[in-house]
Amino acid sequence: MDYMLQWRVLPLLTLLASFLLLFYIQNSSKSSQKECSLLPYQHYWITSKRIVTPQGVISGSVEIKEGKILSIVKEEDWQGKSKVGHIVDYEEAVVMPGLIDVHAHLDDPGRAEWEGFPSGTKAAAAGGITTLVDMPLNSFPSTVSQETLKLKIKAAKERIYVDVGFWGGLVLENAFNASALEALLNAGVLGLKSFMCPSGINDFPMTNSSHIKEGLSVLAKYRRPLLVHAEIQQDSEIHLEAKDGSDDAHSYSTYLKTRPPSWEEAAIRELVAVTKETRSGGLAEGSHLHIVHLSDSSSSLELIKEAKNGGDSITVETCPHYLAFSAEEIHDGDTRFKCAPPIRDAANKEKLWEALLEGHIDMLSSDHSPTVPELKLLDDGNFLRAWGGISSLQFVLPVTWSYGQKYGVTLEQLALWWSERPAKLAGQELKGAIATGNLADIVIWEPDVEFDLNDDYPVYFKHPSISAYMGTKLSGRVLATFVRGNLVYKEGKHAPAACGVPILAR
Ligand SMILES: NC(=O)N[C@H]1NC(=O)NC1=O
Ligand SMILES: [Zn+2]
Ligand SMILES: [Zn+2]
Repeated sequence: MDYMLQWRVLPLLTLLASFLLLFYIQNSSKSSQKECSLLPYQHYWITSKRIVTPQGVISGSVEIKEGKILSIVKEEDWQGKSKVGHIVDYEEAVVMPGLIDVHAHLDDPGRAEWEGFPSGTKAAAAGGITTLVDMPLNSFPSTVSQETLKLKIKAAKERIYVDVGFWGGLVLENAFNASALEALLNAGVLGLKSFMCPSGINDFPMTNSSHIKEGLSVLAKYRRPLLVHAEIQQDSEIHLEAKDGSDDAHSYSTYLKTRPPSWEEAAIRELVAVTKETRSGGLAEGSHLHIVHLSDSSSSLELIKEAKNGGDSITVETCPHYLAFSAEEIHDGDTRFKCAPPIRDAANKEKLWEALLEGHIDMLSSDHSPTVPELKLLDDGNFLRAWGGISSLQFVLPVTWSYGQKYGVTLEQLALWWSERPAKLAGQELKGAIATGNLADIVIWEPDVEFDLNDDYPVYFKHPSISAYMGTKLSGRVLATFVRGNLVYKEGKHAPAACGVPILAR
């Protein structure tokens, strides 16, 4: 009898146990999804009077389901339709594609005390950046091989609040080694980056145009870009004199003289000789060259324009600090403003804006390049010895908007410079625009809300004191940021879990 009972009860117990296990698994995955987002819905609508789409600014709703944009409905077509799912109404706030920052140094692994993935990507989320591409240098080791990319991916695991892609380094040790470069590209870097002058980082040596030529020929096969820091050291008298200590190292004009526009011009002259091969029928057809952080808006820009007119596959970015500040305003000893190439005079800045508005400069990037305050030498104020790099990651949207007011910058232009064109550079076809089928990477912000960047302002990147923007007043407050449909940031609060995804090229 007992034996018979066992035979009946045991299968029942097993069945019950499997049900319980299934229930547990489902619920635990649900709760981890909850940790990724401050909005507990998989299917919902974002409504606003100002949605920035590639077809213009519309009033209407964006339908989001399981991380993607399912449909976009204009207000006039919206009436009478039955909507399945939750509705979040942002009223007059702007709904724009999330920003894509193709140039940020998060310094992780190895120099996480300078920034690190968690603080850097929290700052990005709070600033409306939904994807960033991490530079291969300032972390240790530099990302110059398949193995070092693996270390990056490991460091990013469950520590990123927005999506992060990686550039690989084109350096002396791999430039003439096609199989090493291919291994790095096969491992998933979105493209390569090189320096034509000393990078300031020992394990990231500079390259010349023959290395760049080699790199481009490998990249052509992968259809991925090469990004170049375009400055070549010219041993001008001014430069030597300043290094000598005969000028005052605490005055900004001394630093400015050490890196004249001719450095950028010399580098770009060599680059445009190489990019001729990117034209159709050329040896490097299929590859693309992107000049990072252009500061010189004179001869350097003319060379780029000519190359573009000739059909070269070439683009250029500048950064908010070159558009916001001018050399005349930088106080002696204020090394927060030190970067390379340097911030030049007001006339140069005006021409940069003009070039951006006319479409000769393709996009913007932060070049967020922090360090620890000690190396910024804030107390000493020696421009020649301080770390060169601007800290800006969380502020790029309000900075571009605030300083762009004078030039009549539009919401569509912001989306073009910060989302659409950067997405193209980084090969991200499902990002960069509010369009059906794309990933739901979205920023909601209020252009007219002003705020002071004072000591009480919540800054998420690690060292706010070294940022040149602290102490300024900006307009354009980020309300909410969605990454792949997850509400990762809302009014001063981040989602509990870091659910950004490492983006690897395939
Ligand atoms: N190593 C590094 O981040 N350098 C950056 N800093 C800067 O101001 N310009 C750069 O290229
Ligand atoms: Zn650089
Ligand atoms: Zn940089």
